[in-house]
Amino acid sequence: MLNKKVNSFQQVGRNLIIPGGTRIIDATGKLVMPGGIDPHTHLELEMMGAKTADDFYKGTKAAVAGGTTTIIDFVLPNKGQSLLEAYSNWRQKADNKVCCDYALHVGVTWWSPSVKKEMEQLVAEHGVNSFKMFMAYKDAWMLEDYDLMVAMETCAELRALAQVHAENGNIIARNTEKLLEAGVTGPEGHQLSRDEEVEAEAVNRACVIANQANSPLYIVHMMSKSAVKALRIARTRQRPPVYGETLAATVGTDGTHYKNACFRHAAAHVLSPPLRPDPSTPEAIVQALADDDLQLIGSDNCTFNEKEKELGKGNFTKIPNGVNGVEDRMAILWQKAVNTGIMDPCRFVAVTSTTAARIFNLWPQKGRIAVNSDADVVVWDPRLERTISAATHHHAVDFNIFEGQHVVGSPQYVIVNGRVCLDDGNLRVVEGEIVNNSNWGMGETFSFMILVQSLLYQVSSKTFGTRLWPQELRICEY
Ligand SMILES: C[C@@H](CNC(N)=O)C(=O)O
Ligand SMILES: [Zn+2]
Ligand SMILES: [Zn+2]
Ligand SMILES: [Zn+2]
Repeated sequence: MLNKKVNSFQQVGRNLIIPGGTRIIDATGKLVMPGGIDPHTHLELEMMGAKTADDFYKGTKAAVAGGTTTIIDFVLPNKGQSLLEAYSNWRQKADNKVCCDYALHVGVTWWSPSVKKEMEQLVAEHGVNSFKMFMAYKDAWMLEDYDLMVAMETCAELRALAQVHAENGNIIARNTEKLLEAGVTGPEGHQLSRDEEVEAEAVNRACVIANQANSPLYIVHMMSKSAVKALRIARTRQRPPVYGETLAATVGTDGTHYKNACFRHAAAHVLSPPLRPDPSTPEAIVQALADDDLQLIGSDNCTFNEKEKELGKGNFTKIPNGVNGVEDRMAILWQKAVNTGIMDPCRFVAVTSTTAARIFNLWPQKGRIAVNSDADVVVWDPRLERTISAATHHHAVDFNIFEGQHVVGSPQYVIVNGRVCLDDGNLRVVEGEIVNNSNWGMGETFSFMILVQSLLYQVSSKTFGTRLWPQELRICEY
């Protein structure tokens, strides 16, 4: 399901007939990539008594600023709530605010025959093709193994993809009781209640249940070396594929921040599963992404301002879970993976765009630059330097977990559905506007060319040829 009006490529290549009014974008020495796809966001989410700071406008504005042109958000029904009702609530929140394309996963946070019926309707009538089950958040969203298996079987029947939040919610509950009894109430208690093996155990269990249910599986926000090890073993032994997603936070920072004396700082890093204190984790996760031991990277953008995070002062279980990432996801990965030589630009495009398109049935409309695909393009400047800061980011949230990090490599132009939304670093988005920017008028044919090295790489809404590009320009596909 996508909320979109489309401008697609019809001609891509050299020596094309150039219509009048064509604008040239000089991309010499840059990389032209398919627009980023972030498969994991939570905009305008209410959880743990708080509402996220980033709504569907500010969140998608930040996404576009960072090179992401499609997000996939999560409908999260309360236990007992109709999935269809929750779905329409999310549509109402998003449809008139987004400034890029979006799709929706739906959470299965409780089970009954009516849930199964509504899953069928969501697939058949709304194009939903992925459902997330939680193995943590006991009493809030967690399913026990029996219901988890039935939900996975239903996904398999519907040919939808089962996703899991893999942590052992019962161990977390018992550890939390003991930590609070022992007087551990600060943000460090969050990580202490659920260390790596509590995640890895659930990864393994989820893979076994999916295999028994004969269902493909997608494990969201994998945060540790132990979890990656469990996934790697499962991927060798079972037929329905298992995919592993990690986050910008996981490669861009770590769990040492939970010990920071400043509550705001420490609590800002609280998400589940937590960031790991093992300082070798970020690089190991980058390596896993490069080696296809992990398949793609999202942000899990779920941002809370200081006031909301302070709900957890004196009791870490009350700290709303979530961090930022939708704006900095691509630049952080480029810095940690490509600039270090661990990952090449083609794999970068796969893990930030193309793989998500293929897994979530957006391909070939998205995740590639080709005739009839959506005109979602990033002109990436590998030499563009900036320092990340809450003072300059486009989020609504008052903290950035990558604060002060210097990155080399960022988008210079971002084209969303054929519209130049980041224009040589100037963000030109309008709340609720996806295409047909007033600058061009409704339905007006317009074109711009991306001059790439010696090649005119013409991009327009209406006239593209077959694609051809010089060797040195590496537009990478899956
Ligand atoms: C609800 C959401 C909160 N974010 C987080 N990972 O802590 C999630 O679990 O994905
Ligand atoms: Zn989760
Ligand atoms: Zn501070
Ligand atoms: Zn999430």
